[in-house]
Amino acid sequence: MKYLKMPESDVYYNLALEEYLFDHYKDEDLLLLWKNHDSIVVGKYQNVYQEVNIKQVEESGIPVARRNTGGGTVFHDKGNLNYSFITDHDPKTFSDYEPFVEPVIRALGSLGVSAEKRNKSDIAIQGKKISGNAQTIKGGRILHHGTLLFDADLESLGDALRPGSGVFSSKAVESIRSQVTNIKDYLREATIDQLETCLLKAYFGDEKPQPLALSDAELEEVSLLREAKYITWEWNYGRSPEFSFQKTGWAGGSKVAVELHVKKGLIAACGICCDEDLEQKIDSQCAQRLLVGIPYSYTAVYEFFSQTMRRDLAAALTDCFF
Ligand SMILES: Nc1ncnc2c1ncn2[C@@H]1O[C@H](COP(=O)(O)OC(=O)CCCC[C@@H]2CCSS2)[C@@H](O)[C@H]1O
Repeated sequence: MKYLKMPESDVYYNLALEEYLFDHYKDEDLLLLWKNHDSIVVGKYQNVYQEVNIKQVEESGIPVARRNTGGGTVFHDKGNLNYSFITDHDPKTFSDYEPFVEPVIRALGSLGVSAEKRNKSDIAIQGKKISGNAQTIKGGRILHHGTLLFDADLESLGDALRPGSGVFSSKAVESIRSQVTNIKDYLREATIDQLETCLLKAYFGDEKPQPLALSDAELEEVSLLREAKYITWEWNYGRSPEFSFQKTGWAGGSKVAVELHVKKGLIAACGICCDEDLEQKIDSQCAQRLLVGIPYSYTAVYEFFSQTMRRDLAAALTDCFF
């Protein structure tokens, strides 16, 4: 049994490292502990557009990353500790979260915090969620990972998980939104480092945890995986299951109704309906045609409209698309 405190804070790198270890370390049980800079992590089968506030994440530059496990969307920052268990998978315990969640609850208990497992995959304190968990199984091995909200900035990151007001229709997995809280609020005094130490103790018991060291060649492979998969728009946005979107909004004093069909993150069909005044300024027939094929991104749609109209009108119209 070995452990690794992942040294980087880049969400794309850390997801690549986790996948690399899951795929290549077949004979060892591993515990990884890791934190990311502000970021949003969506589940493998989710529609990112349905889960995050696209305008906000594009404007603020918060990275959005798709992971390799199912489940919903969570936010990460330096106050959120992630753990990953990589071990053999016992087919009798398919989708059993208990053996992985139990040491985490014990670690919290050793700090004096009483937490409990809730539903299939959450850990909560007094009914408020502090941890979300997800799993994937491959070749007789299991990767189980989870979050721990220690002292995360719940408010500002929570905003990024509130999409605009349009109506989506898709087969994507939807997040189960919960009230969240920080573990720190239930402690008189403790740091996130102490929480890490308690987790190692709960998992390894009296056995001395052995640190895992990766070679330069392995680290190079991780960087390549980050570039080839985790950082790409095709993986993070383009993997969203196809969906339809409808929204009614206002631009230049006119009511606008937008209908979109999006496939692989690209606009595949577009309908814009507005009254005569606005129609003269935007030529909706032409816009509908030209928008097909462009990435469904706030920046791309805004740039499209701002080529032919005033910036404030372009911004208002773009708002009707998200
Ligand atoms: N960091 C964090 N921890 C716990 N709960 C969170 C967090 N961020 C948001 N939320 C709440 O969970 C729901 C989504 O819950 P839902 O149950 O839909 O999804 C999950 O929990 C997925 C957990 C994935 C864990 C991985 C481990 C390493 S990489 S990410 C969201 O709407 C918020 O209400």
